[in-house]
Formats: sequence, structure tokens, C-alpha cells
Amino acid sequence: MKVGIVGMPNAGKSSLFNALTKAGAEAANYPFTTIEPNIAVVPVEDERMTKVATMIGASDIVADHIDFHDIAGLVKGAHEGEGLGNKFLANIRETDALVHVVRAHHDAGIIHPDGSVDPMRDIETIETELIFADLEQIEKRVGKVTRDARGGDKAAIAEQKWLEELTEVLQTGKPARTVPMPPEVDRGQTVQLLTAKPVLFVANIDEGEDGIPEAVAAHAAANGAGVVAVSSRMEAELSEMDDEEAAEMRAELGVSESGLQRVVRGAFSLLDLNAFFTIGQGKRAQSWHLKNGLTAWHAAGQIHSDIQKGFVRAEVIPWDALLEAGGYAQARDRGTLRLEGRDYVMQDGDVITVKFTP
Ligand SMILES: Nc1ncnc2c1ncn2[C@@H]1O[C@H](COP(=O)(O)OP(=O)(O)OP(=O)(O)O)[C@@H](O)[C@H]1O
Ligand SMILES: [Mg+2]
Repeated sequence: MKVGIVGMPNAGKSSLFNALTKAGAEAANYPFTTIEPNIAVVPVEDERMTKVATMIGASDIVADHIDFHDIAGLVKGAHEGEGLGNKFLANIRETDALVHVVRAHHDAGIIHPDGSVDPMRDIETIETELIFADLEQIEKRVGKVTRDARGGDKAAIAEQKWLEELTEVLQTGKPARTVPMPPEVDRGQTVQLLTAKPVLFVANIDEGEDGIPEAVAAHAAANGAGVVAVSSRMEAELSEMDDEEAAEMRAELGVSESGLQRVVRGAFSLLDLNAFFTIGQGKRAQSWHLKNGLTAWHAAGQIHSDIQKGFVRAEVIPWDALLEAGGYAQARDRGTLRLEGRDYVMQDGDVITVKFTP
């Protein structure tokens, strides 16, 4: 899963990114050796997998990860190519969700590109750029869809209506996320809109503060977005310390939980994902994630394209049933280890073994 960090210049994106990079680099057992300089790879720990993997006797445990991409500051006019705008927008287009960092701290030593601290104005600036970029995408698409709709194509008729509605909503300053795509529309063919992506607002607050600015919270709620508050600078500083030192510092400042954890969890919960696990004795245990509603066949594809290609059937069991049984053989005896076909809809916490012909 790819998450893009966006926001105004100097909003605190790279500070947050650096903290995330440290969190990723410190996580033990990481199978990635080369990490691109603007991508922070952060594991999503899952206790359920750890428990089952320990019981089964897995050789090691590898958690699925979220990749956070540090994207340079967006400025007014980005959609017209202002300040490398188009390149940034292209970077954002490839992500599954956005973390939108908003300056809410009042450190007078940090320059604001517009001269004053105003979280709502900044949010509007960024959203306006994203909306303009979306309107351009729609404009490019509408001609073809209108022609097809005239020819009586049902999917095109639905899409045309949807694009019209989207245009209206975007023009009022609302994100595309608020207009659901009709089922007739071909997801792979139509516009990929930036404001349709899930968003987590990160209010970058003063050190020692804990609250989310009210206006930002209200805006998030009204637009189907998530919101957390952290001090990016403090998180960056804390990530440089060892655990004990960091805990002490947090206690001193009165911030309970790791702000980074809030960001990672917040971003993750945006994505509407189910976790599943592959766990075998003496083998690497691994966690994976799938969009809610996808099948065993999709799960196989995540593991390896060859496994998907040769899919025969899957053995599936909820993680807690496997733990309770005490092993695969015992679970088979109890009948809790089931055989499923490719269309089985994966459930959160399933442990799966795919049988395939190589
Ligand atoms: N909560 C905070 N309180 C005070 N200063 C902060 C806070 N968060 C970040 N800063 C400071 O703001 C400055 C800009 O931060 P940072 O480089 O992370 O911004 P950015 O969004 O990546 O900027 P750019 O768009 O130029 O890449 C840094 O000096 C950083 O230490
Ligand atoms: Mg930066």
C-alpha cells in the first residue's frame, strides 16, 4: 500500500516522513535492503499473526508494510505546472491514500509561505489544486463517454451521469470521495481522481499539545476523511532517541501514545483492508492485506502471480480457530480447516494455504 504525504511547503511533511523512516528502519526482520530516499517503509504489526506463527513454529515473521512517499510541497497553480506541479500530481496519482499535513503550530521561527498560520486556508489551497487536477481529468474523459452514451452503451450512460455529478460537486469545492461510483462504471477505464482517494489529515501542532484543531476536525468529518494531531518535529526528534529516553520525554510533555502510531494506524484504517496470513512450520510467516470483499484468488495473487495462475484450491481457517486447535492437523480433525475455491471471500484474520499447480 502506498500513501503519499502532501501539504503546503514547510508544513512539516519531511519531518513526519523522517520519523516514519526511522520507525521502519528499526523494525527487526525487514526483508527490504534498498529503500528509496523518498519512501519510508513502515511495518504494520499484527499480534494475531505473531501468536499463531509462534505456536506453529514459523522460522521468522514478516509484517506487511505501508510505504509512505514524501512528496514535495504543493503550491497554488500546481495543476498548471507551477512549481513542478505536474510531477507532484503524478506522484500523488500513484498512491492508494493521502496523508495531508497541515501546519497548526505557531513557531514564529518557521516561515509560512503565505505569511501567517491558517490551517483552513492551507487545506483549501491544497484541496483546490487537487480538485482542479480532477476537473481536468474529467474534461478529458467526458468527450469519449458522451459519444458512447449516445450510442446507447449502458455503462457509458451511467458514467456520463456520474461525471456530470462529479463536476458539479467538485465545483462547489467538495472532494470526489463524496460521490460514489456507480457499479456499472469500469474502474480500470475511467478517471483516477485525486480527491477520491481516502485522506488522513495530520494537524502538525505545537510540541506538548495534544488536541486536534476544531475546524480541522469538523472539515475532516464533513468530507469523509480521518484526522490526527501530532508534532512532526517532536516525532522526528523522538525517533532519534532510544525507547526509554523517548518514553520519558513523552511523559514529560504529557503526550501518551506515540504520535507516529496514530498516523500509521490512522492511514491504515482509511484503506478498508482485511488482513490475512500465510504461516507454515519452519517457514516464514507473513501478513498481507486485501481490499474488503476480495477473494482467495486475489489473495493468491498477492502472495505470488504464479500461485494465482496455478490456483487449485485453498485451505482456510480463522487465526483464532487455528490457535485454539493447536496446529493444522488438529484443526483438520476438528473440521475447522476448510477447503475453499477461488471465489471464497476472504475474511479479516484468515490463515490461508494455497494449493497450486506450478
Ligand atoms: N510541530 C512543529 N513545531 C515547530 N516546528 C516544526 C514543527 N513541525 C515541523 N517544524 C519545522 O518546520 C520546518 C519545515 O519542516 P519540513 O521540512 O518537515 O517541512 P516540509 O513540509 O517537508 O517542507 P517542503 O515542502 O519544503 O519539503 C522544519 O524546520 C521543521 O523542524
Ligand atoms: Mg519536505
